[in-house]
Amino acid sequence: MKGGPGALRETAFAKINLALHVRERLPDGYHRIETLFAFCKDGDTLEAAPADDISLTIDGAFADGLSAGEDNLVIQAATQLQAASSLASGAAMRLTKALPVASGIGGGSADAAAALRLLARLWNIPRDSPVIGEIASSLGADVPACFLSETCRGDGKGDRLAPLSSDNLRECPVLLVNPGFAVPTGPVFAGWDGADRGSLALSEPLKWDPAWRNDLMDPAKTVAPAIGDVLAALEACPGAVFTRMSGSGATCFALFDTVGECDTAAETLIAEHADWWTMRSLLR
Ligand SMILES: C[C@](O)(CO)[C@H](O)COP(=O)(O)OP(=O)(O)OC[C@H]1O[C@@H](n2ccc(N)nc2=O)[C@H](O)[C@@H]1O
Ligand SMILES: Nc1ncnc2c1ncn2[C@@H]1O[C@H](COP(=O)(O)OP(=O)(O)OP(=O)(O)O)[C@@H](O)[C@H]1O
Repeated sequence: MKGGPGALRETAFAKINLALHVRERLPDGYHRIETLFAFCKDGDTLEAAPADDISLTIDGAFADGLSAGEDNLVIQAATQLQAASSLASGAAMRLTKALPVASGIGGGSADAAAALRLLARLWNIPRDSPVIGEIASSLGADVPACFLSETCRGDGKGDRLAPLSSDNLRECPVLLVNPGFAVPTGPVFAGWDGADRGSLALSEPLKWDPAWRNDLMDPAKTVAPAIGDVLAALEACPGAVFTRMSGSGATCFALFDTVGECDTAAETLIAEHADWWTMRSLLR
């Protein structure tokens, strides 16, 4: 598919967890969490044009090894929405994969959410249709938040959302760094030690708070010790005001006061670690 006339486009915004407090292991194996989601202005790109059938092509830096078949969350989102809406029409989609896969910044979840937003436009389905909400929840705990792609608090499995005013965070320069390998989410949650370290207190207007934790950091470091190196490198960057791991890792991020400091940090880390992936962005 070429992004020509008739093609609609959505960004699958990279997700970061400014806080991720794990409270309890649930009987179904999932965990009750309290998290603060924020979104970057950049991410993957998804385009769609009218077609008889549903199809997907993938390009971009992280296209390799990612199936464009039924196990792709974009295809799952599209086929579920098509079936639930009893539609005869399909969509020819193209995903430009800029975010590393299984990296804690929601890549697949953001793609699924972008597909739902995009196909709602293409197929004239109201964005607030309950069907879309149900499909989003069924595709993954992060998908409802990614569908919203606004700063919000997530409770339950991370899918009970409460939007928050985020004037202090909007346009905040952010640097994302991944040490270069995938970390699957399930084993990291499974490695949580079961200790409830306390709830997530948020007061508006939001401002980053040293009390915000990521309780998955220690189990993620067990799977991928290089996370500790990434965090240390980010913390050492002049102007980094808040540094954490995102989601289940391995991507870590730092917020900066100025774009200049963020740019300098990125250049320094790229020069020192050729194998690390970095992305500079602004919070939405
Ligand atoms: C770590 C986060 O990214 C933080 O935003 C999310 O909690 C994970 O969201 P996600 O990748 O969309 O998660 P899912 O695809 O639903 O689940 C992947 C696996 O993570 C574990 N999982 C996920 C969410 C949650 N609240 N508790 C869990 O234990 C489960 O083992 C599950 O099988
Ligand atoms: N479009 C997609 N992009 C990335 N991964 C996908 C996609 N579709 C399916 N997947 C599968 O989903 C899994 C998780 O990928 P994803 O990039 O969402 O993880 P993540 O960044 O750790 O997400 P989260 O922060 O939600 O835990 C991968 O194993 C991948 O094979």
